Amino acid sequence: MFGILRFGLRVARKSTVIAVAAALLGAATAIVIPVLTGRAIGGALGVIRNGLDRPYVVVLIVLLLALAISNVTSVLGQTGFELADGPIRREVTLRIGWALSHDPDLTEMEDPATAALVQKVRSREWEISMGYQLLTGVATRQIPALIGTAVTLGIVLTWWAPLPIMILILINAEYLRRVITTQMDVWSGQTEGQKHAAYAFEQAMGKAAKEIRIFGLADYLRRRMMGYALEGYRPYWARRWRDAGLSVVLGVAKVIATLAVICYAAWQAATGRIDLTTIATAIPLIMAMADTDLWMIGQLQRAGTTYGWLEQLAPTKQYAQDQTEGAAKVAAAARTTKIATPAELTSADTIIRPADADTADSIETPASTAMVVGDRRRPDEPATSPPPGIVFDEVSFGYPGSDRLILDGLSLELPAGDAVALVGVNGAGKSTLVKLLVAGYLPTRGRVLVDGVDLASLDVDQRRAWQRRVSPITQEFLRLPLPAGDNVELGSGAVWAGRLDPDPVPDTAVLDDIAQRAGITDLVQRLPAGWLTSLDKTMPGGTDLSGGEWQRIGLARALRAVSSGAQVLVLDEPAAALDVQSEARLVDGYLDLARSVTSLIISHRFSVVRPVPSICVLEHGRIVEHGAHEELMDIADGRYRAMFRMQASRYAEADAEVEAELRAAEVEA
Ligand SMILES: Nc1ncnc2c1ncn2[C@@H]1O[C@H](COP(=O)(O)OP(=O)(O)OP(=O)(O)O)[C@@H](O)[C@H]1O
Repeated sequence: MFGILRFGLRVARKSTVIAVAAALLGAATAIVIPVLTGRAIGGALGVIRNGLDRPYVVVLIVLLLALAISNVTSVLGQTGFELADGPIRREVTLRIGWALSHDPDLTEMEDPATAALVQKVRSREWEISMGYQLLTGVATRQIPALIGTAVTLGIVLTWWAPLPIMILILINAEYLRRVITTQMDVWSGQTEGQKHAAYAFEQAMGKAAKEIRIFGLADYLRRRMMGYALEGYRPYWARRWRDAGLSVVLGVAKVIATLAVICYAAWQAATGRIDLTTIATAIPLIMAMADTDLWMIGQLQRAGTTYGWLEQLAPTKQYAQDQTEGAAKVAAAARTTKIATPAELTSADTIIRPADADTADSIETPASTAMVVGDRRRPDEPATSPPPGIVFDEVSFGYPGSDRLILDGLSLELPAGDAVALVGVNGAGKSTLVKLLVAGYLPTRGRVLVDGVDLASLDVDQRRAWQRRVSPITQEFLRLPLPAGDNVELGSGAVWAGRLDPDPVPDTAVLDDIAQRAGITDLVQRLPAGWLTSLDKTMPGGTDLSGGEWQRIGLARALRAVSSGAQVLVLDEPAAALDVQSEARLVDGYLDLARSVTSLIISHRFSVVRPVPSICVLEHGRIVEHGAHEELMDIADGRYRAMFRMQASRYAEADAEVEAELRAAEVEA
């Protein structure tokens, strides 16, 4: 709980101070008001008999002031919370985002424990903001007020008078804490049934929605969702019935305790043991206590737990340090490079265009002056250096939590500035090799060397810098629900139009050049608002693309990355969704592009890999063959030859069938 308070003080110090101060002042008025009310009532008889005197007027004025302050503190507390709520929510979201993206290593991301932690925090992140509100607004006011009221009642009436009500308040608080914990789990979709129901909903409404309707599965999924939802809520309803019964019992017990204390006070007054002022003070104190309900304890506890998870996922210290260092780096980069800040990146003349490539050498960046190992450049050295040579040296790798080696003593060289193609059957480990190349994983044994430097020797920042030098188009390429321009420009590490501040429409010169080279000029021209068209059908004026069109946008993004400095191009199954014409253009364009970068192309389509001068075959975790197409075809019992022939024979058979049909048609005619 105090973690949330510290968090609030860090993120929204002024608002938190205002909210807490207002709550404490409000708590003080909650004690002062019954005391002054007692005085006012007790002194009323004297005023009737002797007229108004100065002390009585002071009591009345202070009472009125206390009432006014009580109201003002409520408004102030609410204002403090409203002001803090935005920064708190934003910070929670940013911290989750940071936790998911700051580490260049993929190991933790794929760790089931981390995945479960992320899921837990995301499903309950709203509780942190709610917990902050309850802590600064409700608990900080009610708990001191309750303690103060109880102590005052003990002093005014008798020491044990507050005890029966206090005990019942505490029992009720503990009971509500348990109820809230279990009920909120159900509300926030934590039961198995609800997870299944949510999954069924996602299937019916999400990416596969069209397919589901075409296959007539919508009704099945609707019934499945209803069934699971009912099953998910059943324990909640059952609990509510049970809890409702217990709530009545505890409520009645509190009423009886309150009445008992009031009767005791009345009896004391009736027998002349206490005067009018005392009873008039005691009754409002008793009523104030009876009116107090510490229902918020359970929610505060839950919020504290959720905050603890967030802290585990994204520790404050590490996060704050990373933010400070990140900001310093951006500022340093802004001082020394033309291509530094996101704001500047949106301006076309500050982006290194292909035509600027010659002058790019003269651009000084902080990294280029620093990271040199001997006479070799380090992998994290920026764009201005020549493309690197990459060597997989006896690399073995198995995924965390599995004994199976996907790569087993693999050796492979991607010579600097050359293109290499990789083929292999499904599951051979081609995509895994890419993950090692970008240092998303480190080898279990062996080394991945970039210009002779082991990727395992890089620190986190250097690994990030290396990843920025690689432009990968993976099988699950990005389909960003952003303007088409951003989908391409993000290859340069910058956003184009999707900035938060209202920009004038950016210059399209760089993008048009990329579009022409990527062969997507027609595609962009067909979009209703050109580069500004949102590639998301749910947005106003938005549209969706076909699988192949998305893939071509992805390839343009890779091209953009290369034009802005990436020197390693990795295309993993780039032609899977392309038509024949686009595939041919890809192959030509790739070979052209591959002259300026180190590249690796992975494809099951032999028409794509065939023109690449160096082709490697991956099998059983190793490279079993390599050479040019003709060389590999000369190996009598070679794997490449066998796979190539199998694929080619399908086309040959199809060709023969078509020819036979044409002949038959001619004969008939
Ligand atoms: N994150 C992961 N955790 C555990 N095993 C994985 C993971 N990703 C992939 N694998 C396993 O590693 C093996 C190699 O997968 P990989 O994706 O590298 O194959 P691939 O050669 O790219 O296959 P394809 O041609 O089908 O794309 C597969 O058997 C797969 O099940």
